[in-house]
Amino acid sequence: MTALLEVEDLKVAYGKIEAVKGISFTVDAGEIVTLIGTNGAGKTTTLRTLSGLLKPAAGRITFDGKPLGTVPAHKIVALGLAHSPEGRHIFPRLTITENLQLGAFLRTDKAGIEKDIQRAYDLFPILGERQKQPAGTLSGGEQQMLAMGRALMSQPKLLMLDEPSMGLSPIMMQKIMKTIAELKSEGMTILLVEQNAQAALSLADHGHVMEIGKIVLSGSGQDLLHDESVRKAYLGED
Ligand SMILES: Nc1ncnc2c1ncn2[C@@H]1O[C@H](COP(=O)(O)OP(=O)(O)OP(=O)(O)O)[C@@H](O)[C@H]1O
Repeated sequence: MTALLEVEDLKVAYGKIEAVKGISFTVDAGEIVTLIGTNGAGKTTTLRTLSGLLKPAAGRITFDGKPLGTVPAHKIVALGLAHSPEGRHIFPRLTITENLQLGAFLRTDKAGIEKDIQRAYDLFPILGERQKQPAGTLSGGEQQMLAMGRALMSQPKLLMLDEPSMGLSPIMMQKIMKTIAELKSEGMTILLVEQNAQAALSLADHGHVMEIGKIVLSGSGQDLLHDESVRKAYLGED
């Protein structure tokens, strides 16, 4: 089986600073793959490159059989790759419904869009309860739910989530992680970037540990969760 996403020897630089120094990994349809690692490891840069916001300096990205390297961001969404960015970037003055509609900007099937908005409300009932309110009134965790719901509105084949648990209370974090597991059980493919290694590895089929622009360790989520070096460096164990 060919992978849904294949990243080969990807390098990305900001001017002279090489933030991603030649990484390779794949994501198969239906699996959760996670990138973990400390601040500045290059995880966000990787996702931003996959979604077309940054151009690779070298390497190959193949998504659903097509090369992505120079495809612009809006066309990448159309190909089926959606990105829920770090820091959420919702539109605070627009209502929750309007934020969700924006996620469907490439679609013209009104009935389908309406159905998917209802599905976002089923997935995150709080969004349905407050659908007419400005999104800026939502709590941090609820805004994260909206960002995920909005990314799903493009009907992606691959959903990329950047730090969905950042700044959330433990209860809110559990809710978000539960929803990620639910999406996977419905067949969604997910590339998850997380600082919370415990939560991410518990959910993931495969994980990659990034340090200063490189992948230094790869394995199944469970193997990495029990790896001594990962436990010391990322799970706070002595
Ligand atoms: N716009 C930018 N201009 C210059 N350097 C940048 C820029 N964005 C990120 N970097 C640098 O690139 C490196 C990788 O950053 P990146 O944000 O991808 O890491 P990360 O693993 O996602 O960490 P974090 O969790 O803190 O976002 C860091 O050294 C960072 O300072």
